[in-house]
Amino acid sequence: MLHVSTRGAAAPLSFSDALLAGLARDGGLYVPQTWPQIGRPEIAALAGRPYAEAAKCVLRPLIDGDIAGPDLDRMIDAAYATFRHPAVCPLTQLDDNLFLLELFHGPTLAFKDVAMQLLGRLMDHVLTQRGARATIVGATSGDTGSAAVEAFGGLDRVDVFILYPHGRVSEVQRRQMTSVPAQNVHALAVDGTFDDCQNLVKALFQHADFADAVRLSGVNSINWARVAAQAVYYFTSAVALGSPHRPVSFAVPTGNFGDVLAGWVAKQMGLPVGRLMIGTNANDILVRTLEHGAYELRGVVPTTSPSMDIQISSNFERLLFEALGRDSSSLSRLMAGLKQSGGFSLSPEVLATVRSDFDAVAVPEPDVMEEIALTQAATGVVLDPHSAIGVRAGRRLLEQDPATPVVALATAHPAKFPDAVAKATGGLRPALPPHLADLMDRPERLTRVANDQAALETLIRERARITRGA
Ligand SMILES: Cc1ncc(COP(=O)(O)O)c(C=O)c1O
Ligand SMILES: N[C@@H](CCOP(=O)(O)O)C(=O)O
Repeated sequence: MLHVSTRGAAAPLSFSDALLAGLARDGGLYVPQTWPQIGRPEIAALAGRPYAEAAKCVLRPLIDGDIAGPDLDRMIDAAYATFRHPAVCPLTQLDDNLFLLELFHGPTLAFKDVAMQLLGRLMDHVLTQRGARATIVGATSGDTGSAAVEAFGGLDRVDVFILYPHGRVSEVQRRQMTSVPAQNVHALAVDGTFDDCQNLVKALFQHADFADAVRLSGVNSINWARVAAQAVYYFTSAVALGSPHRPVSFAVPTGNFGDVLAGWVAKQMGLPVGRLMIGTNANDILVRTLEHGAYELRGVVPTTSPSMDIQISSNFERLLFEALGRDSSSLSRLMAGLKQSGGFSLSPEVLATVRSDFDAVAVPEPDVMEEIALTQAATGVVLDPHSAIGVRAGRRLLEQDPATPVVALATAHPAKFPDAVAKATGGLRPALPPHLADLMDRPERLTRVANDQAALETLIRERARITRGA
């Protein structure tokens, strides 16, 4: 199966090529040419199976033989053996018809590990087969960076440059990126917001000479493989609640729109998904878009859920591509409008298509604090602020439809955001798991950089082993 760019001007690529490419040459995002289907009997047969087996079932049709079956199976087994929970992504009940999908049992305590542990192995495998090297550049508001550093640190075939907004991630998140001894890891603190970091990354991809010279690759959810791997836990959690015999809805704390898009992908592949509820913090561009059809950038507001302090929700482009009937010219016009004037408007038809699958709600800070406290008092479960937004959004979904079970995605471990949790609970400070217990004592290594593409390119050329011939 080939993968096409949403902007229509880049050559279609195989899964492995799209994996290495990250962003398409025309600035678009890759999606499969068609959505492979997983039949109801196959979905039903996932009940009670280990997570890794479900991952094989969901990912095989997406990868479509482009990576040999035994190799893929081995990498999937190894990726999910790194998780501390035997179920990998366990589901617990919080309330009537409200369930919590815990996605933070991987090495860096956030949902990013679910895809990144596999991505690291897949990229290393493909690069080894081709005798090639790559320079990975990623933008992070805290969690993608730590997951990437963990998955790619120490690998011989890649150098990893992670751009994070200086002073806008939690201390635990920062230290997870800056305290890694591996010499192929470079943590870059950018003077700007996450959106500035993401714009820099996209600009690097579009500078063809630079991208070719360093063999640029990306591990943000602009990389299709990230979204594909995240689709798996929608299947496992829905099946645990009786799918495919009844629909299940999902409430997803949302920033870059990768995670909730993975739920929509699961639906395209045949999973009976009810509603997909987008939960945002005060950075509510998606809520405003679903209300009025106008996608309009505003300044980023800092919140207690810093990983979602994002305005440009990159993966919304993949949804719009589909909602526009895969018309890449219309999509490119919208994206040009975003670049030139900071926004675009959706036609009533496109907006109706988006609304046919998605709802959206912004959760203000006091409600985030209240949800952490309420959930802890009622169930003993301690939520981090991102997960609290998911749970609050899930409660909203249940007000609309109490009969359909709702899975709220818990995207980070509360110990990543101890200050916010302590504030909400009156002093409770969740402990880091043993493998990170000394995190606060580890030496840090980072470089401050300006929000300046040319300076960034110079730095990467100087440090990447690919350009130094090492
Ligand atoms: C903890 C946490 N929750 C939620 C999100 C939002 O996910 P997405 O960007 O895929 O919408 C992020 C960042 O991506 C995150 O790190
Ligand atoms: N919240 C993310 C932002 C990047 O999102 P991604 O899923 O596109 O990598 C983070 O924590 O870095």
